Amino acid sequence: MEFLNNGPYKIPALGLGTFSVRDEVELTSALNEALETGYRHFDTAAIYMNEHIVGKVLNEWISSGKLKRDELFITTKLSLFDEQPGLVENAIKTSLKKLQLDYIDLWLIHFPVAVQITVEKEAITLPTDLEGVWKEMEQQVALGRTRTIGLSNFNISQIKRIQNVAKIKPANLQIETHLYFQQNKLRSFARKNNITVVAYSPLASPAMPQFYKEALTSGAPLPNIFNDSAISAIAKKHKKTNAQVALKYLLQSGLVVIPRSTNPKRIRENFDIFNFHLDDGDMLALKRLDRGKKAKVFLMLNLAKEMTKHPEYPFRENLP
Ligand SMILES: NC(=O)C1=CN([C@@H]2O[C@H](COP(=O)(O)OP(=O)(O)OC[C@H]3O[C@@H](n4cnc5c(N)ncnc54)[C@H](OP(=O)(O)O)[C@@H]3O)[C@@H](O)[C@H]2O)C=CC1
Ligand SMILES: O=C1CO[C@H](CO)[C@@H](O)[C@@H]1O
Repeated sequence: MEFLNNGPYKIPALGLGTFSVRDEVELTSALNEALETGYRHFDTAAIYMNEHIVGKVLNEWISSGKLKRDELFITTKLSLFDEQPGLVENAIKTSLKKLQLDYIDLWLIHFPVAVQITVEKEAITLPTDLEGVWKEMEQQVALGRTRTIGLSNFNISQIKRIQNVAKIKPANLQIETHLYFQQNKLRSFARKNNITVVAYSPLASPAMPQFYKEALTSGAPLPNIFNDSAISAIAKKHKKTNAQVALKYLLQSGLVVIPRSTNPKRIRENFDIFNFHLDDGDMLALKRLDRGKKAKVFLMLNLAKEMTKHPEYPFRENLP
């Protein structure tokens, strides 16, 4: 396993994503498979509603002595429903309880728009005080409940606003990044600001075609990493799969990747990427696959009406 070092912490360069896996049997078996394979970094979120399953499995490994807590790197995220000053401390306590942990390694603001459920049970967006939320997250670092704090789905001007008020600067930025949507602008900003980037949906989230709205409406063909002839040629040369090449490209570009799989074979396949090297020609060919924002899978976090009209909706700027 490789690590990325950033100031006070080091983060394993590969982690297991867990978005949308809520079935206890399925997630338990995926987590056990991943731990046996050597994964030590796990990505969850309060809104994935699976922190309790992650916690149960980790606790079994730690309490049986198979693993020490400090060998693990656990990321979770502040829910949009708790993204208000006054709710932050309780949110981390709830996540820690579900995860059965004393501390989280990385805690992220999941998305820069706060959401609330009304008495009519309707999800609505709220005016959002990002700086106020960050200040309360800093207190949680001081209290030892999380080692580091960071941002997810923030754009450059939002990150700058946090940096301007921060005593503890954001250490990490989790954003959608894959071969077809390479996020060069945001990555270059993060590099200059010593912010580690975690690439979410590093395989372009193939099971989520409903999110390819923009590509569909513009009539562009849907990009697919698994049957792309340019990727297949490089994969064949290295005797690797397209998924392994897609992940390796991001790793070699200095990013952390968190592919999700619950399939034992693919969990192992995605981990088996530390024993080959993409040469300069491969890297250039893969760089050319970038299609910019039309290949963005997650256009919004559609938990609430009016999300895209909210002043903090992040995806209006910084997209190539
Ligand atoms: N911060 C945020 O807002 C977001 C964070 N995330 C995080 O990033 C993680 C990864 O992103 P995600 O959107 O899940 O998508 P990924 O790009 O990781 O793709 C996951 C899909 O690819 C399939 N897959 C995995 N490995 C392979 C392989 N080797 N060959 C073929 N198919 C494969 C999986 O199916 P199968 O299980 O059958 O293998 C699954 O359907 C999430 O799980 C979550 O933790 C994701 C979205 C937003
Ligand atoms: O992490 C996430 C996975 O994608 C979803 C798409 O709405 C979101 O809930 C969230 O960003």
